[in-house]
Amino acid sequence: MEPVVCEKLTKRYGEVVAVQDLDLSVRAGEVYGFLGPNGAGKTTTLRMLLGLVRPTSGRVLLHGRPPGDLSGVGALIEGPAFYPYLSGRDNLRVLARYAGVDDRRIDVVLDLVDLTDRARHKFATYSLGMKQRLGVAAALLKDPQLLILDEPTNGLDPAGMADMRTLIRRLGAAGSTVLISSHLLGEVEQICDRVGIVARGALVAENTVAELRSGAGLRIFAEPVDDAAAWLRLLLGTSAVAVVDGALDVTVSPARAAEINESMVKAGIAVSGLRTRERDLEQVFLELTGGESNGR
Ligand SMILES: Nc1ncnc2c1ncn2[C@@H]1O[C@H](COP(=O)(O)OP(=O)(O)OP(=O)(O)O)[C@@H](O)[C@H]1O
Repeated sequence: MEPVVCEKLTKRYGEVVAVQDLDLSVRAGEVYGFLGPNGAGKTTTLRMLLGLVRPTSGRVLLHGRPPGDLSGVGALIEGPAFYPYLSGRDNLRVLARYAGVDDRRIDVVLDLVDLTDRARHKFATYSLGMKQRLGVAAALLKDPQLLILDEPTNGLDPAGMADMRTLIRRLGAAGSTVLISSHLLGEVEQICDRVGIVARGALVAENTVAELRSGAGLRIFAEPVDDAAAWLRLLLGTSAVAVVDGALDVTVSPARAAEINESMVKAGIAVSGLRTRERDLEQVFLELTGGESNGR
C-alpha cells in the first residue's frame, strides 16, 4: 500500500485554482521532494493530505485510507507551536501525554533530532533551527510510517539548513517515508530519492533527480571533430549539433547512443568517448515551470 496517493486532486478558492488534477504517489521508504515555486500549490496539497482542507474534487489516500485517520502520519506544516517557557523535553512531554505516547519515546526522538544536549533548556532560548528540529521531534513522537514536512528549512540559516538536511537524510536512511515540500532545488537534489515538480497547481514532472537531469542528449568526443559534426548534422539536423570545447553536444535521446556510435564509426570517424549529457536541475525546473522564479 503506497503511503500517499493523490488522484486528480483539485482545490479552487473562488476564481483561484490552487491545485489542479494532481496525480502524485509517494512510495514506502523514500524521501520524496515536492518542489515548486512560491504559490504553486504545495501547502494546499499537503493540507489536503492531512484532511485540513477539503478538496474541491479528486481524492487522497494515505496508506490506502482517506485522510482523517492520521494514526501512522506525523506532520510539520505550519511553524510548530510550543510553550516558550517550558523546556524542549517538557514540551514533548505535554504532547506525548495528549497522544498517549510513552515518555521513553521522548528521549528517542530528542536523540533523533540531535537535541538531547539542549533538551532541558527553555524553548524560548532555542535557535530557529532547533525550534524546527523540535517540531520534527514532535511529529516523530508517534513513530509514524509517514512524515510530512512543509518547507522544513524555510527561514533557517545555512547551518540550520544543513542540520535539517542531515536529519531528513538520516530518517530516510532508517527507512522512514518522508514527503517534504521545498522551493529549493539544491536541497531537494541533496536529500530526495524522487521529486515531483508542481507549477500552477499541476504536476509537471515526477522522477528521480538523476532521470530529471538526464535525457538532454549526448556529449561525443570524436576525430576529426568537423567531419563528425557534419555527419551528425546530416543524420540529426543542423540544430541538433553544437561543437563545444572540441566536443560535440548533441540533442538526441540517449537511447540512440549505440546506433549513433555505430553510424559514425562506419563513416570513418574515430569516436573516443560518448556519454549522456546531464542538464542542470535548475534548467529543468525553469523549463518545466515556465521560467518562474524558484525563490532562490
Ligand atoms: N485560503 C485561501 N484562500 C484563497 N486563496 C488561497 C488560499 N490558500 C492558498 N491560496 C492560493 O492558492 C495558490 C497556491 O497556494 P499555496 O500556499 O498552496 O502555494 P505554495 O506552493 O505552498 O506556495 P508557498 O511556497 O508560497 O507557500 C496561491 O495562489 C494562493 O494565493
